[in-house]
Amino acid sequence: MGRKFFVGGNWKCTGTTEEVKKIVSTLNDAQVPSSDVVEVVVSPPYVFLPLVKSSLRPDFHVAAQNCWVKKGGAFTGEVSAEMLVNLGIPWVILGHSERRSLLNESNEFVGDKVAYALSQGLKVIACVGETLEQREAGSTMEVVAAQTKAIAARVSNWADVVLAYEPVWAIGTGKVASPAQAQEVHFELRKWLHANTSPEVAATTRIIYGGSVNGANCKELAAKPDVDGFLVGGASLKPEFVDIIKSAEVKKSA
Ligand SMILES: O=C[C@H](O)COP(=O)(O)O
Repeated sequence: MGRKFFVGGNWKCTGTTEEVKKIVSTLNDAQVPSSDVVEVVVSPPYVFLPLVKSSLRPDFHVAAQNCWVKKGGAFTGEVSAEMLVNLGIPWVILGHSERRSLLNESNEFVGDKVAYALSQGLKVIACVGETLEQREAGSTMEVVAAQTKAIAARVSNWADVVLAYEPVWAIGTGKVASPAQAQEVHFELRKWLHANTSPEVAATTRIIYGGSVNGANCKELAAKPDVDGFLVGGASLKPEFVDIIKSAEVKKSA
């Protein structure tokens, strides 16, 4: 079964109402491959979710950048999975390295969040990735396998999960992983899924790459067999995000 190309735009903690409206307008006007070919999901900060949800073209979808680990209640400052569902937000990004490193989210905590979000009917973009030190120490696969294991242990329906490989050293640095580096880790992750979940899950789960993807490097990355799309940060705020969406065509002609 084919894996539909997936392009996520993570706007992180940036933007004003006017800037958000401008990005939405650019996306709404863009000529891109049909939703049979590419699934596009943009992830604005929480406060802009209703605006983006109500103004974005219907063939693009919206994700939150995080959600609370369990049912909402007395958790000041948090946003629950139920609230996202109530707003009609279908996706959530969990386990982003910025949250893992800056907010000390452990593998287990991320796994618990994934479990709760899925139980409420959200679809999850689950992020894994190694630091530069870990890569240089030769422990990339050990690290991403441990992160994936904590997630996989809590996933019942893999159809609702996209796995994002985001090497920390490539995020926001302009230092993109080479297509060969990305393919190597994606291939190993798929092998891990094959051995630890099922051959079907390994064959059908989208594994997307994130880390300094832009309009100029996306096609070469997209051409790799185990790269099923992207999670884009900085470039998702710019018109070149449309070129990244169009890189889905590389798969179609492969
Ligand atoms: O979630 C997106 C990643 O953190 C990549 O960010 P970047 O494209 O700005 O490197």
